[in-house]
Amino acid sequence: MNLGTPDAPTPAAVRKFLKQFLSDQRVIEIPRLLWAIILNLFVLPFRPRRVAKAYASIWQDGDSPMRLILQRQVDLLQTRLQQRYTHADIRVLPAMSYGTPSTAGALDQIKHDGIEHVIVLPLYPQYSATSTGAAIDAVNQWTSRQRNMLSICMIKDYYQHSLLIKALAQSVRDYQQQHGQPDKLLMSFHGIPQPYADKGDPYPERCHATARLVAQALGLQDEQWAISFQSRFGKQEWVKPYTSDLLQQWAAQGVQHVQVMSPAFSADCLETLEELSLENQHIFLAAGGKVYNYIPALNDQPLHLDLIEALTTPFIDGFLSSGIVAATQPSNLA
Ligand SMILES: C=CC1=C(C)c2cc3[nH]c(cc4nc(cc5[nH]c(cc1n2)c(C)c5CCC(=O)O)C(CCC(=O)O)=C4C)c(C)c3C=C
Ligand SMILES: [Fe+2]
Ligand SMILES: [Fe+2]
Repeated sequence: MNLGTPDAPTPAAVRKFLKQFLSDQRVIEIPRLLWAIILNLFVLPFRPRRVAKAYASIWQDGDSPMRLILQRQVDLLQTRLQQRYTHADIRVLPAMSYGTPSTAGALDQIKHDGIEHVIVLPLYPQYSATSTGAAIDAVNQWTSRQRNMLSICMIKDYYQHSLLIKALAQSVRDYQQQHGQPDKLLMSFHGIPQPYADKGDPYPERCHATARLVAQALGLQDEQWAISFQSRFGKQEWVKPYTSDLLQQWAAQGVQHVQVMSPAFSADCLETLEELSLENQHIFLAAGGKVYNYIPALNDQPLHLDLIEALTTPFIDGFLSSGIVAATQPSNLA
């Protein structure tokens, strides 16, 4: 599962997506009636036009990068699992918390196909109630409407998994082989509002843990890297430091070459391809920086698929070895 994305880079499609996304109380905690007024009077009439332009600038092959990448991740995992489990029929399906392919649609399909045992993997390395929590809610909402439920196993997150750290560190090494060493490496994570963290959302701590482990794996000194948070939305304070502020500060201090990566995203999307690659590049260069590089998300890289396979197969093995699921008989064993 991933977050979701509009069906088209048009104001109408973006409005429909934002309406669903921003109506989720996991994402926006303002009292419902007040937020309904703000959303319908001040957000939805204006934001979609601007955001649709941003989406249009990153749209690829007639689709949203996040949806294309999720489908490639699904296809590659499907191939790996087929090779690994010759005696069992394992299906991999994509689903989004908002928009299409929808979570309810995927679960309907699973049920229709007669599958009863499911593993849900939200593709967020660091749990947040606003992202992972919302994905799990979408599954539970579907379940609450079923008489004949499925047996569902949910993976909360994997922020310190050795294969995540290995894949992220290797993506930096590969990038630097081509583009050289920067003065500083910035690990920029999608932010959340500071009050959510104060109330117990563990996301910022988990981002710090991932970032420290990646820096360690790369053998970086403290002055060679930093963590920051991007994608602020609305007027309240978000988790700091803000990516845009830090880049400006660095440029003012004479930092010339930065490389930026985003270990919160398992697929490149609007927040990385537009905000992080373009908008923040502009901010850094306008403040006097010289070279700005964006290191792509793990997307469909083999080391990312190694991680995804390692996260899911112990649960598949568990279902199979417990006898809960009968393995399909191979024809030559009859
Ligand atoms: C209060 C608002 C938001 C919270 C909290 C939030 C948390 C959060 N989001 C992601 C991942 C993604 N968010 C994306 C887009 C996006 N996020 C918000 C707001 C909040 N996110 C908005 C309004 C938008 C839409 C774009 C815009 O209007 O600015 C995306 C990109 C989707 C795409 O189509 O490419 C991702 C991915 C995480 C991981 C997270 C909490 C940790
Ligand atoms: Fe977001
Ligand atoms: Fe953004």
